[in-house]
Amino acid sequence: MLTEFFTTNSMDKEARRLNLLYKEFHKFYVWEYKLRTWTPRKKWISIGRLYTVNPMENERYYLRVLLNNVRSPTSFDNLLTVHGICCNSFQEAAHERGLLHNDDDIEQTLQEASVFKLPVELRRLLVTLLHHCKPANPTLLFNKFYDFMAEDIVGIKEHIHLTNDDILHKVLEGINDTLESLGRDVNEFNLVSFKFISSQFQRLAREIASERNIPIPEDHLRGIHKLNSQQNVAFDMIYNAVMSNDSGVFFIDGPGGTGKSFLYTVLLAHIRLKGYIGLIVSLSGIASSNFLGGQTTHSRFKIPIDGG
Ligand SMILES: Nc1ncnc2c1ncn2[C@@H]1O[C@H](COP(=O)(O)OP(=O)(O)OP(=O)(O)O)[C@@H](O)[C@H]1O
Repeated sequence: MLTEFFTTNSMDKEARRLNLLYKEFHKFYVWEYKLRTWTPRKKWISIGRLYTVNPMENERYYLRVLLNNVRSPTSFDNLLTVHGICCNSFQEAAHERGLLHNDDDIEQTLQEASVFKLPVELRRLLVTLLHHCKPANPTLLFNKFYDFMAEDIVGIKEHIHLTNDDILHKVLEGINDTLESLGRDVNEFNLVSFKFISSQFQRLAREIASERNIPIPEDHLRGIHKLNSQQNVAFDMIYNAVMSNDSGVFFIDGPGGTGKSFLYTVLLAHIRLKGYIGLIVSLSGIASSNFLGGQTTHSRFKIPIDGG
């Protein structure tokens, strides 16, 4: 539908004259499902709307911003082109068109922090701001405060032979580490013009270390003595399958408040005690936050959020 909207804008004189936004197009044109094309509307009134997109979806979000503001676009490249220059991303194009708020508050926060915060703290602060405040131009912020964020890496004696590229990589690595703990990735923010690749081995080692560092509370371990007979049956079955390296799928069901979460907590503690990694995922953030190390399925497995 969208690409046909572009085509109609470039081929159809009337569409060009009307000079419409995508959301207004429905008023004047009808989508012909069979022909997969737009034809001029002859009757009825229709109101169009664009799917809501969460800012966390990045490029999809900025594409929506552009479609809501740019009239009669003829292609994706046309949307990306501002003052004759083709931008690298929809975010950059939206920014160049002045459609995003500016980052004055965020910049001021970083400015103040750069005076008294350690570089590592500044890197973490940038992550917090990237994750929660969705700055309009992260690249600009990164470049502006890069020297402060890199100070500790530049200053360490054993790093004396590091090239500028090595230092940049280390700064990005530090930012990416923190972002990963929030289920994000440094490449989402286009801080640099290339794709940052963290070494697979380091990433794996970090993920394993962070799982192994999840505390195992005493009372979770002691819970094994409290399990009722049905919980005990489930515990033995699952625990033995894990210990004997057998694969298996287990489904635990029961009315609310009958001890399913209690069982998971005890199981998880005993499996982690043996040095195994137990990943807890759920579809909702609230459910996953009931367990130590719990994450949403989307965040853990980097599943894209499909709003379509
Ligand atoms: N064997 C047990 N010994 C002591 N307390 C238990 C036991 N099993 C469950 N509980 C307690 O009962 C309450 C309800 O248990 P839990 O939250 O595990 O139920 P649930 O089946 O997961 O509920 P829901 O489906 O509503 O999430 C909790 O306070 C839990 O600590």
